[in-house]
Amino acid sequence: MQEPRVIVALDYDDQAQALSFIDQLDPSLCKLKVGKEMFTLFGPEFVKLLVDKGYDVFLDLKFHDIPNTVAKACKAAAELGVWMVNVHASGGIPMMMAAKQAIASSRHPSTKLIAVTVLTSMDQAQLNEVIDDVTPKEQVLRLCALTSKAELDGIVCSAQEAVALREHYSDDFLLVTPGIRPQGADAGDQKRVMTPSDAIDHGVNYLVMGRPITQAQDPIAVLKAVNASIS
Ligand SMILES: O=C(O)c1cc(=O)[nH]c(=O)n1[C@@H]1O[C@H](COP(=O)(O)O)[C@@H](O)[C@H]1O
Repeated sequence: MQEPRVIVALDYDDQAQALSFIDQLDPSLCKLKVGKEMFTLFGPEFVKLLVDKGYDVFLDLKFHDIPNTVAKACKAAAELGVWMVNVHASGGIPMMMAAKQAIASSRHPSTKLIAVTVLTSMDQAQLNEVIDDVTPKEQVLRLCALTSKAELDGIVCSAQEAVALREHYSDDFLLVTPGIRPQGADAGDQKRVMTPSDAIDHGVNYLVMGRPITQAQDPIAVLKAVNASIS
């Protein structure tokens, strides 16, 4: 069976609601992402519960701090048995290298480490409030080059940058893309969006999808429809 390419962002504020969604799933349908909200509310025990249920878990805490702090945080995250963790690429090469080494020295060295480039909620205007005279694509390429130098497993970016990235990086360098919206779905706060099938056609490895699935009337039906559209 094909590995699931959809990572469902479990951004629930109620653990029982999250678990009732998960009870209708199995690990062949999707991977699961635990982000800042659920981790802050329910902690490592919730992450371990999902790992014990057999899911590949992406622990999305987007660490960004001095190298020593990020390294220790990444080691602690890896030791929860998660499939993937992330840091901000703008923390720089020494921070990313320290994180990579810390995971390698952990009890779960296979945990993948990726770096966030430019958040998918940022458009050109918002990015230029932070940094002058650069397009999202140029900034993603720049931060991706740092990530690649630090020999991480891949990046978080929008699917809109995937074609440009694939000119430089082979398919085993992971492109993980939030901001995925089925045709006609509400973009919410996401700015650089794309449909699931276009994202896969553009060379993305994994699609992160939250609200279009979790807030649908029938989340499982939406997930299965997305899987069918990219199979
Ligand atoms: O690292 C992430 O997962 C992330 C990076 C990024 O640039 N944009 C982004 O939306 N995310 C996360 O991806 C998920 C997207 O959720 P929806 O917008 O509801 O599909 C959220 O959990 C975000 O925290």
